[in-house]
Amino acid sequence: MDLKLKQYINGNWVDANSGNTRDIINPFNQEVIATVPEGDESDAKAAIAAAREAFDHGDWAYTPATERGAIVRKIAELIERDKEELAYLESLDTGKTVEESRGDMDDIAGVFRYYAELADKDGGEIIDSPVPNSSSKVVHEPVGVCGQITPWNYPLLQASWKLAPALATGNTLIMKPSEITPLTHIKVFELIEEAGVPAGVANLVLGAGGTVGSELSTHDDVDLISFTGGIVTGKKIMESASSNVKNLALELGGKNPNIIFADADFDIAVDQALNGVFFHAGQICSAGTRLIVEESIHDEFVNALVERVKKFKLGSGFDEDTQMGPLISAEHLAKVEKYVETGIKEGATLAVGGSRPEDPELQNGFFYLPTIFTDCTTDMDIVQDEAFGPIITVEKFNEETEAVKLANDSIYGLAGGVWTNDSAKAERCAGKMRMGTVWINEFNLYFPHAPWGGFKQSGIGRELGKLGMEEYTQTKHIFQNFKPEPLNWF
Ligand SMILES: NC(=O)c1ccc[n+]([C@@H]2O[C@H](COP(=O)([O-])OP(=O)(O)OC[C@H]3O[C@@H](n4cnc5c(N)ncnc54)[C@H](O)[C@@H]3O)[C@@H](O)[C@H]2O)c1
Ligand SMILES: C[N+](C)(C)CC=O
Repeated sequence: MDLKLKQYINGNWVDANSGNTRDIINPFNQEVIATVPEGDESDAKAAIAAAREAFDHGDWAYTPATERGAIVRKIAELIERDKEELAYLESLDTGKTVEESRGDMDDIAGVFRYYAELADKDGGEIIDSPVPNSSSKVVHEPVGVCGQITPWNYPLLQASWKLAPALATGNTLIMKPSEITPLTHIKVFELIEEAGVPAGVANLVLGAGGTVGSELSTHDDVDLISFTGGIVTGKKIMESASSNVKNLALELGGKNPNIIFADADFDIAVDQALNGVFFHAGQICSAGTRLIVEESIHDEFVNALVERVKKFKLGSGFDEDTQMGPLISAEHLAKVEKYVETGIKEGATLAVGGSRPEDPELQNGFFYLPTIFTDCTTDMDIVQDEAFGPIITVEKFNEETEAVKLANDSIYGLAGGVWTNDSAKAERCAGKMRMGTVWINEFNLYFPHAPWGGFKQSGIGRELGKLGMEEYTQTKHIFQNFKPEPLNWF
């Protein structure tokens, strides 16, 4: 592997201060694929100091936005140049199919291109002044030093949603990837260096959440924390970010409903319902794991799903015919197994799956069979909790209002879907569904210019789109009086 396998702090590739390391495991066969530095609070502090110095005394925040945009565009070009290597590393690290990783790399380059184009489009705004002989303008400035924390399921994709807008707007940053999937982050920091981002502006610290992540979210020299991950961690970060009232963006979990009306195109809805969950073995924040199916087609729909699921090909992400790879880790596999046990105890009916596969070739990997539960109701934990695995729960409905009520019965509000050929009905449902994204006759589509984020406990703030850029700026009003006069009050 031609990777530096180091942290990147203040323009230098460095080991952990402690000298500690962590083995990175291939989830397909548990082999060690790399050994990387295991940073801790002291490495985080060094990176924060570098980012603070680069923001307060460096040129980056004052570099013309067109120049910053050109550097961000260059990163996109380098990602396109090294797409195959990046896709290989992402699949090795996460177990997802290399075909999917290639798609991720295209999306990631697209995100850097999008923010490169937006970089110099905001020249501020002149607003009307109530005072004669004066000017009043509103400008947007970088927030400062940004801590960025990413999860393991879409490592580089989630990082790109943070890195590109932060750099385009003139911030400095410290990125902390999930400790179990750092490889594509390391590679992209090599590209960030090659693209000409000045030392200290973008820093990469590797290590655990409780050490590096916690330092980023509590340290007073960090002005903004942008976190993507689970709800429990998100709540902790929100608490620690209060120490110096950091700007906060949280992209948290989801338990996403997918409503299937009887008048939907049956075969397409079946196909996309499967894709909406089993892609990347269900380890997707927006997976449509709560299927809510109109009673008149329920049995036929479930049968069609089950027949398709039985034919899924599980295997190595590098085999061309593999449709679904392993889960990320032994710990996560155990969580998914426990969740299925809960479903059975709660009285849901196991329609298919519900165990690890028997295939001898899959025994060294963290595989779990695609699983469907029927007879599910909203009072069950398996309908309310995020499994983050290859599991669908199916609920039934008869009336449109009932479907929406079921869909909204959740602490989450990330995304949801509606399948129907009645566009008025679809719009009515979409208008009432309390989620950051609603897809009609589509599922799991995201692109750079559409904002992404959650209602309710799925998060705060937005990534992607213009709003994803605004997260990294603060607004300043500058008023100038060209003819000041005494007030003669005192
Ligand atoms: N909303 C979205 O766009 C989105 C996208 C991808 C994943 N997710 C969510 O991410 C979760 C899965 O990812 P995960 O298991 O890596 O989540 P996680 O919360 O366990 O970890 C996410 C990141 O936070 C770090 N972390 C852990 N404890 C921390 C602490 N105390 N302080 C600071 N950082 C800490 C981890 O090291 C990791 O880098 C799922 O809930 C999924 O829905 C959401
Ligand atoms: C946001 N998304 C769908 C790319 C990944 C969620 O886990």
